[in-house]
Amino acid sequence: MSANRDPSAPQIATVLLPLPLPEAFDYAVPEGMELNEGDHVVVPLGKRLSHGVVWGLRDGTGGNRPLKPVSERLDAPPFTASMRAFIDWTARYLAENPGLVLQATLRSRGGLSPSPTETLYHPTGQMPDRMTPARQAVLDAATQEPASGAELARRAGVSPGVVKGLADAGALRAEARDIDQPFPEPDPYRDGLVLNDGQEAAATQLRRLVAAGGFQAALLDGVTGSGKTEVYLEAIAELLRREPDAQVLVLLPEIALTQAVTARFEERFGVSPALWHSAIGPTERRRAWREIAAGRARLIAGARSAIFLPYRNLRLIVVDEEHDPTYKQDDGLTYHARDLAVARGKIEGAVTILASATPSLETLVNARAGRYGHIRLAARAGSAVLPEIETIDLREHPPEPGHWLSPPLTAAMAGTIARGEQVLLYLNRRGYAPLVLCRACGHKMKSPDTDRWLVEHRYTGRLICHTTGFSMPKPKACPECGAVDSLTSVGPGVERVAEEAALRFPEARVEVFSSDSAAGPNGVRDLIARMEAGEIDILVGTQIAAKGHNFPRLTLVGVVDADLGLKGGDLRAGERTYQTLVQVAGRAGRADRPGRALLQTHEPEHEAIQALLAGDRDSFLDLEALMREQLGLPPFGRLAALVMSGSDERLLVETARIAAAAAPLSDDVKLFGPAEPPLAVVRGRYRRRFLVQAQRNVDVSAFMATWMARFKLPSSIRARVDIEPYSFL
Ligand SMILES: Nc1ncnc2c1ncn2[C@@H]1O[C@H](COP(=O)(O)OP(=O)(O)OP(=O)(O)O)[C@@H](O)[C@H]1O
Ligand SMILES: [Zn+2]
Repeated sequence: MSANRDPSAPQIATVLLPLPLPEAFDYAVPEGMELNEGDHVVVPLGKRLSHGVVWGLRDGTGGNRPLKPVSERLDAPPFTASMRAFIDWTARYLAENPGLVLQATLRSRGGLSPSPTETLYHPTGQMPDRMTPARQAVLDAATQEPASGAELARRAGVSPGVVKGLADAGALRAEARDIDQPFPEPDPYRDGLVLNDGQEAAATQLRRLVAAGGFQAALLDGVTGSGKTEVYLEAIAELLRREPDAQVLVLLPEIALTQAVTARFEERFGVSPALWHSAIGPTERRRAWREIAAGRARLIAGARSAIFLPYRNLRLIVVDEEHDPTYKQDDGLTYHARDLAVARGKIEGAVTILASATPSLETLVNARAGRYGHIRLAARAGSAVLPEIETIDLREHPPEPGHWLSPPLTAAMAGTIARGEQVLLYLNRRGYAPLVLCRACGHKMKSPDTDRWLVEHRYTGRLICHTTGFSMPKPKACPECGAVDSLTSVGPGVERVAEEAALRFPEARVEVFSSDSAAGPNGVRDLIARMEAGEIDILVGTQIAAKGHNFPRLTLVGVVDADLGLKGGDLRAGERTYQTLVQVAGRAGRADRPGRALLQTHEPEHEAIQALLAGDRDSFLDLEALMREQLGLPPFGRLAALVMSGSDERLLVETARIAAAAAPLSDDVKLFGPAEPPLAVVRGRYRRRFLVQAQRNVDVSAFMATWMARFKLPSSIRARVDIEPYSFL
């Protein structure tokens, strides 16, 4: 927009709406309204009003088709040019409507308005004519700390009328205060831990990147417990010292980890970061969104969706545990937060640090090719050493029938508990048993929606489908043959392993750590605090227990079924198993006492397990890379999936057939499908999948967009594009 345009000339605003529409709409800018690109506005849409963001401005009128005018300009911080560029880029990359991406950035409507206020009462110093004990109590409370009328009355133990009386008498003064207070400024000059030589070298490299400014991605590749957090905190401190307006985002894979990182931030910078994840309440969400949009919140820690927040001046992004599969969002807007973080870093000109002890092959290949810096930490911090890893061959040392812990593992557990140390038993299966079966007729209890086995949960007494959330009480009698008490639990989940551990060690305190047992972020925090305080002897946990935690007294990790991940069959199964085993073993011996990890397996000769025993990550990944390169799989080739679903199977099959015929194929692109996926039906909707495999230089996003534009989707059929899919179900 030129500075010297005639302010009375008619102007058109192109406004992007947070709706799944293919394009932005034009509106007339009413006379007297001054708009800029990025401004938040209210516009008419059909019979209602919608919020939108100005994507473009140009002189002109709608010609013979008069445009509806913009209704209102909102007084909210505008989206920056980089924010808008990031939304456009993401929409193009994901082959999605930009409005849907915009929607992902607007997860707090309250954040667009100024903070609501509350009235606080301050003492004026003037005494009321008549003093009573009740009035004195209120004045004392207000002198201690000004507060709302209700709060002062509560603290003084009197009725709210007393507060009002004091205000009327001039002894208290009412003052409005924003409910959403700004986040306090971090102090980057506090001392951190004394870094060891390896950490200091790594921190120096990162400080240099920050000092250079602009985009640069770096892999911070350090063994478990090497103190990667401490190193990236140094990079953050450097940035905060250099640039008084800079914002920093730290992405974490698990809400459970944000609590621990908050404590580390507090120690280092004297303040907690603004938090962003699915479990924060609407008030905190509104406060975080507004303060981030206004550029006042400088330290932000969040789960994957925090990549969509409207930062004003984002200068540094850290993706901690960058290999973690939870960064991939698999329904609704389908994205990988690590990939978007690198893209956003480029657009914003922000240094992007990817930290992990077990980097993804994608990231490692980028680092080896020199596209990312590669910074290594080879040793554990402090006096800790890496754990001894051994296998227990279940063919030689089988557990008793109906049990899951082998004699060598229970012997090691007994020794650990006797020394007053802690045990983590890892099994990536929630609930009590993965299958419930009728002994009389062999009937398997299955989810009515997906045909998958229902998982038994003993704590709640229910059978639950982990795919759809369907749940039912465990029946007394078999629904198939009617036999009573014939339903039997097959295989272990964490609840069952915990039951066995408790029976075997009746004096030990045993707890389960899974997304079911630890209800909400407070449940998780309490559980982590109890584990840190040594109030738990045996923790039986899923994935959630394997990541990032520091339990100083944990010295023995037992992996109940190290083979579980190897059978996954998807292209990342081996890599993921390796990562998980390294991470879970890495929880052992993180402080002064040495740790040990015992892996129960039927396949001790499997290359992922052999590499783990030898501590030879790189040759394992070299082999993995070679295999994928030969097959043209990521990161050496590109994949995209198209998942269609609908309740009318015949219409779905017909639509999929039409779609297949419409695909713009070339020599560089192969199309597989439509295929009936393992999850053939979900919630009454039938599903079909396509997989597109292309050479690395092919723009699969453009391919998918072109393809989608070439056929018409009946309104009852949904189609979801998944660029670089992780799930093939
Ligand atoms: N320089 C240091 N001196 C003493 N202790 C340190 C130092 N650096 C880190 N630590 C401690 O070592 C432990 C591990 O650090 P941190 O959690 O950052 O490791 P990490 O590399 O992120 O590990 P993982 O990848 O396994 O999660 C923490 O308890 C941390 O406080
Ligand atoms: Zn039966």
